[in-house]
Amino acid sequence: MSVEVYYDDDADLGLIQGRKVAVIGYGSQGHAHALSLRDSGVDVVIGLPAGSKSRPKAEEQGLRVVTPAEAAAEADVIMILAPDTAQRALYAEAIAPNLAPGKAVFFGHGFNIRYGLITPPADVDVAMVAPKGPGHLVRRQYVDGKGVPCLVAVEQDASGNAFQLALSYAKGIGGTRAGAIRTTFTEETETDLFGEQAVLCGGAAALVQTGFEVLTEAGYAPEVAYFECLHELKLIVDLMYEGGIARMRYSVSDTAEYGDLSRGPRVIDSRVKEEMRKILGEIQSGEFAREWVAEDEAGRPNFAKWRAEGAAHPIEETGQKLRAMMSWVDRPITETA
Ligand SMILES: NC(=O)C1=CN([C@@H]2O[C@H](COP(=O)(O)OP(=O)(O)OC[C@H]3O[C@@H](n4cnc5c(N)ncnc54)[C@H](OP(=O)(O)O)[C@@H]3O)[C@@H](O)[C@H]2O)C=CC1
Ligand SMILES: CC[C@](O)(C(C)=O)C(=O)O
Ligand SMILES: [Mg+2]
Ligand SMILES: [Mg+2]
Repeated sequence: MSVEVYYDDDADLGLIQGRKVAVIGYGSQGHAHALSLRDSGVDVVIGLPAGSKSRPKAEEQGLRVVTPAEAAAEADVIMILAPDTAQRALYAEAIAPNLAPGKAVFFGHGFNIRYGLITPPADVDVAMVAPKGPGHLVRRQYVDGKGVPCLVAVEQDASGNAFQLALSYAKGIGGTRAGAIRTTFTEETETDLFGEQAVLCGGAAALVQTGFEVLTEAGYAPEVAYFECLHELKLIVDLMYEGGIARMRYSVSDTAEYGDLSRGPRVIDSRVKEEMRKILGEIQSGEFAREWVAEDEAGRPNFAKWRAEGAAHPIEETGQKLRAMMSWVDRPITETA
C-alpha cells in the first residue's frame, strides 16, 4: 500500500495565513508550532491557564497569551497542544463553548479523538498535524530552513476544505518541506503509541538499562558499560537513520555484524515479539487508553513511582559524570530552537 505524500508546492500557505490560530499549550510541540507559524506570517494567539508556568516563556518570545477560553473564542483554528490527559476537560470547559460553525479543531496526536474522549460538533472541521519528532527538533529544523515530516489526517470535513487547511498549517511549521503523509486519526494514534511503548522509548530504554545491568553485575566498570550500552547507541542509530540497518551493518566491523546477525534475534526473540503483539492489542482495544486515563485521574501514583525508579537507576549517575567530560554531548534543552 503506498501513502500519499505532500510537499510545499502542494500546500497553500495563504489558507492558514487567512485564519487566526489559537495554540493551546506552550510545551514541546506548542512552542514549536506557535513560533514557526508566527514566523510564517500567521496570526497566532496562545491559550494557557492563568497560573501556567509556560506563560512567561511565551510572552518573552513575543507572543500574546490569553486564557484557553479567550483564545478559542477569538480564533478560527484551535490547535490543542496541551498534554493528552488534560485535553478532555480543557475541551469541555474552554473550547466546546467557544466553537461555531466554520471553525476548526486541530490536534498534534489523535489520542482523545481515537478513544472518544472528545467529540466535536458536526459543523466544525477536525484535523491533525502530527510532526514525527520532538517539538524542539521541529522548531530547530524550521529555523534551519528544513522540516520534520508530519502526519496529516482529517476526522471531520465540515467545510469541505479541511485537508487543504491542515496541509497549509503543516507548511506553516515546516512539515511540507520534508513531506506530509496523509493518514487517519486511528492509524496515527495506534502506531504512535505502539512505537513509543515497544520500540522508541519503552523498548529502547529497557534494552539499554538491561544491557548496562548485565555488564555491571558481571563486574565491568559502569563507565565502560555506559559507553557500550548508551553512548554508542546514538552513533549506531545515526547510521540507521542515514541509510537503514544495511548502512549500519556496512559501517561496523565484520565481527560486530556477525554478532548482530547471530545474537540479535536471541535478545529480541519470539517471546518479545509476542509481547509486542499484546501491547499492540491493548492499544487497539482501548485498554491502554483506559488504564492511562484512570492512572492520571488517580493522581499518577504508578507513573510517579516508575519515573523516580528510572531516575535512580545507576546508569543515570554514571551518565551524568561522563557527559560532564564531553561538553559537546550535554546540551541544554532550549525552548526556542
Ligand atoms: N512531545 C512531543 O514532541 C510530541 C507531542 N505530541 C503531542 O502534542 C501534544 C502536546 O504534547 P507536548 O508538547 O509533549 O506537551 P508538554 O507537556 O510539553 O506541554 C504541555 C503544555 O500545555 C500546557 N497545559 C497544561 N495543562 C493545560 C491546560 N489545561 N490548558 C492549556 N494548557 C495546558 C502546559 O503548561 P504548563 O507549563 O503550565 O504545564 C504546557 O505549556 C500531545 O497531544 C502529544 O501527544 C505529538 C508529537 C510529538
Ligand atoms: C516518541 C515519543 C512521541 O510519540 C514523539 C516525540 O513523537 C511523543 O509522544 O512524545
Ligand atoms: Mg510520536
Ligand atoms: Mg506520542
